[in-house]
Amino acid sequence: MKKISLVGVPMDLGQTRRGVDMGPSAIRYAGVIERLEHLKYDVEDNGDIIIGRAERLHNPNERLKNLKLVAEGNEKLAEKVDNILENGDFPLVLGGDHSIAIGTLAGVAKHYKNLGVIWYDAHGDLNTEETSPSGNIHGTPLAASLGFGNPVLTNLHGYSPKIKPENVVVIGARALDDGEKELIKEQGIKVYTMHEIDRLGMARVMEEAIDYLKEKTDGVHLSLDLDGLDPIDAPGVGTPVMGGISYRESHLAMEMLAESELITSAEFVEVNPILDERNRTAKVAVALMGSLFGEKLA
Ligand SMILES: NC(=[NH2+])NCCC[C@H](N)C(=O)O
Ligand SMILES: [Mn+2]
Ligand SMILES: [Mn+2]
Repeated sequence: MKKISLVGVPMDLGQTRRGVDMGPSAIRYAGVIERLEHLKYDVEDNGDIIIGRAERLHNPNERLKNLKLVAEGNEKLAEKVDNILENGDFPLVLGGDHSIAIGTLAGVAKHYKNLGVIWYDAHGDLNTEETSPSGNIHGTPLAASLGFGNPVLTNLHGYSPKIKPENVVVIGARALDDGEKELIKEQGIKVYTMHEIDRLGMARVMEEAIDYLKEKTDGVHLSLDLDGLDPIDAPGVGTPVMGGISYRESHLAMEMLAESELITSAEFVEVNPILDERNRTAKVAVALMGSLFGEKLA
């Protein structure tokens, strides 16, 4: 069995609500290592990537907030993830805000010809410097990885694009900006919004997503934003959106991914313990990791 190699990324500069930098600690405190070891995995904790501190958060003349520090942190993350795969281990990244997916994917995608991505999220994170309504980089990582946006982000780790639009599946979307909807149409990105999840059910959605990616990819990265879940089940997130995926549906999704044996790297992001209720969202993240790595109910 592969070794799982954990990396924490205490990044909160990709958005404006403080506290998400404590996500990795909250997830560790919720017992991630014990949970995975119980499943007989060898787990290595690499500690946290060092993220620079802004003297003054965000210069008002910059369209993308904290661009330099976000890019620097992501470059370090990309190198780390790259090394983990070089060693033949499974990278499991703990966020931190979703801007860190730029670094994770930069480190992962080098190792595959056709990396697939499952983007489990209330949002598309498909904004660019031009379309972003907020200037928050955590709303841009999927676009950046596809090669759209500021070159400092798209060229991270020395190459672009990291992934192809036909290898991406977005699951759980319910708050897409106009510019994101345009990019989805233009690039033909497969999106299961809450409408499709309600209509088809999670089992069918996951069957379709797995079949879609199985044919054409040689590895699949799971980028799971806890705000993909309903805020009732995962309240500790900075940009909650009502009407999300339930706790049970999320377990089913993870169990089906485990069965498919498709996932080759993963990240769990946007856990903000300051906004949480008794670390519940971190506990949900750890429970979902249990299912993703093969935990069975009986
Ligand atoms: N990873 C996230 N939680 N992203 C939220 C993005 C929200 C909004 N679409 C923006 O670009 O500002
Ligand atoms: Mn989100
Ligand atoms: Mn996100």
